[in-house]
Amino acid sequence: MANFLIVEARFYGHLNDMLIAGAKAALESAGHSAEVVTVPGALEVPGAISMAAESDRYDGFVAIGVVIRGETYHFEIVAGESARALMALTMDSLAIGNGILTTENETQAIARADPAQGDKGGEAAKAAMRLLELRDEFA
Ligand SMILES: Nc1c(NC[C@H](O)[C@H](O)[C@H](O)CO)[nH]c(=O)[nH]c1=O
Ligand SMILES: CC(=O)[C@@H](O)COP(=O)(O)O
Repeated sequence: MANFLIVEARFYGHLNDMLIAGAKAALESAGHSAEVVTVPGALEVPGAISMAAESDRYDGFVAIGVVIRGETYHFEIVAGESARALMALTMDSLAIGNGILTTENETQAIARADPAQGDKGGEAAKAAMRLLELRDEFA
């Protein structure tokens, strides 16, 4: 059994609840444990994962959040920089699944957050589990 940390950017609580449900279902059905911590937004998720990784308490990580385009360029920054930073951490051999949705509107987000539809939370958890498997295989 591995211990995973779900780091959620709780910008849209109701959407996160669906994403986290999907992620937890995937992790727990595979026999793993999951803890959840909350940060304000997607830009804080990579930093929180980096800090948590230094503790050696967690085998893998799932990033959860929703970024919905507004009126300004900020969407590109939040969506792009959170993804870029998560990729950089993954390239540093951390087993991370990225379940941060980046959508044009809430309808698109719901369709992807709902475990009975797109289940992107579960998908991100499965990606993290696969990376952890590979890290163990390559060790
Ligand atoms: N607009 C969204 C944000 N923005 C907040 C940033 O992520 C960050 O918390 C702030 O800039 C302070 O550093 N975050 C989301 O997760 N989703 C959004 O739609
Ligand atoms: C993704 C965002 O940062 C967005 O929610 C902010 O909205 P706005 O660009 O209208 O300030």
